Amino acid sequence: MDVIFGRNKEEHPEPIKAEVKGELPSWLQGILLRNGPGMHTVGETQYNHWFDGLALMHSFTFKNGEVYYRSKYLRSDTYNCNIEANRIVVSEFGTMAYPDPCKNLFAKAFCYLSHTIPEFTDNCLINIMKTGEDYYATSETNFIRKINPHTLETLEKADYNKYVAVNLATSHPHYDSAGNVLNMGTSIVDKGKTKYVIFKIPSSVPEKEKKKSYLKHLEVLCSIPSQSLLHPSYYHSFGVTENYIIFVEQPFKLDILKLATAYFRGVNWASCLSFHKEDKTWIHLIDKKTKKDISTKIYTDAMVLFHHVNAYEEDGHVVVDVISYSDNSLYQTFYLKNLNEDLEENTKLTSIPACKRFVVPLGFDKDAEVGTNLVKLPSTTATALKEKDGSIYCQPETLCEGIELPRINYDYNGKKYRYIYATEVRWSPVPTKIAKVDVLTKKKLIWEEEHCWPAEPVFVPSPDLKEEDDGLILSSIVTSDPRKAPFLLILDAKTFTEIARATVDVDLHLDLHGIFIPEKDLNAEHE
Ligand SMILES: CC1=C(/C=C/C(C)=C/C=C/C(C)=C/C=O)C(C)(C)CCC1
Ligand SMILES: [Fe+2]
Repeated sequence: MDVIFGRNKEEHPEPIKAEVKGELPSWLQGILLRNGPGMHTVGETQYNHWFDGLALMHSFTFKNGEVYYRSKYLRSDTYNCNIEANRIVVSEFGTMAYPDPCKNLFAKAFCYLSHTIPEFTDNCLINIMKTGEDYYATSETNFIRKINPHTLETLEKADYNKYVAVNLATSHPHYDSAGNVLNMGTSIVDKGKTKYVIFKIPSSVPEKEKKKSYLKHLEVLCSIPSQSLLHPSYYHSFGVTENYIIFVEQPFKLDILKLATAYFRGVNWASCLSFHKEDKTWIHLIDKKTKKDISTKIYTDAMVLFHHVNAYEEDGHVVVDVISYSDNSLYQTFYLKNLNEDLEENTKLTSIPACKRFVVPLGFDKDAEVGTNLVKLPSTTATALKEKDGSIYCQPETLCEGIELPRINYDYNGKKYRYIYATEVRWSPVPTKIAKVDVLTKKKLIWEEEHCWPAEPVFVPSPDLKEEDDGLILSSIVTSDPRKAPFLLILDAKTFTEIARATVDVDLHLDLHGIFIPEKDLNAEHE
């Protein structure tokens, strides 16, 4: 399994023409741009965790029925420092590194004594974000890095913290129909407070400002105080509906004192995260108009959640679909020592991901008796019980089990929807199938092939979209059999039948997330 997880991948910055089998629809023009870890050792040193790997971006460009592949390492300060020192000198999620004192660009790391919050890495390996005409590689720290989506070249480094007081931010922003970005970040012990901040980056700025960063126009929408100053929740994504922003404050928390002292203690950042299974999970609904949390306290049992699937409003309720776990074994599984040796044995998740639907009633009868189920939607078995103190206790409906890396037709984001596209995983974190889940009938369509490990499936709507699933699914497929070349799989989203595959003779890396950029959104100047 070393082949798939732990081995360094070569970059291919020049386009490589893929061999296309099948016929690509003529409307499929644009770039599938994805991100993920590609380098796991530098010189003699090794990262401990798969999420530590240096960001390797790759892209599939669709042009007139042809497909071109490229890949390039993000030239982050982290990458440059490591390569120059020929060892890991910047700490990542699962690896604490001790810098090379002479050549370290992260000079501030030495000021940790005067800073509660250490200087974090700019190894943006998780996703790609679009702000106006700009594209950024992103992770969960305050740093994001502009890139050229055509050539994958690395451009300016940006620091969210210059525009909004956050130390962490998600790599799963939302976009409204005008393309404005909505994201969330955590402001740790700033002016004596720890809070979650929701902010917006506009999709357009005055013409004369275009050369500057859209981040300069970032606007804070609202903030939610953390329940605890030194133990804010960790979160990897959030949800939106037409009128609300959904933030799940889970008992999977960051310990700020541990974080501040991790460097001295010689432990990694990951060890500063812990799951408090005796605590509750709070569901916050922030009204976009009033910019405030709704007054009712809503909670559910302890859980760990990384990915929101979608959320929407229906007949006075907010429906929130997420992929959740009953513990934090997922992050534990991705230590390379577990992934490289006896994969099957070491990577058994102690809880499998389940797609859960929570339903929160909005305008319910305040005089309802304690214990009443306030959910009045006939389509769900999810309940919301009124408690003595006026709070609401939600119990979810399980929509399906064993899926991760969910995607939807994004035109349905925040709206009532029917289909989830995801990878299928069971007791191991390695996806072997792609699934389409119909949340209405709970029926599943599956794509699978021997020795194939699919990446997050991306939905691309067809230009004459009439139904939610009129479109294509793109998923890059890594193969575990060295005799079988990797490929980009193109499925008909409706039937899940193969339309085409574009095979590339490269050592493709297993990635995390990405976006499809339709040709109309690509600025030809950058080419
Ligand atoms: C470096 C660093 C972090 C990195 C987290 C990462 C890299 C998370 C990746 C998550 C993924 C890929 C989840 C997939 O479901 C923290 C803990 C935010 C805070 C401390 C510094
Ligand atoms: Fe993610």
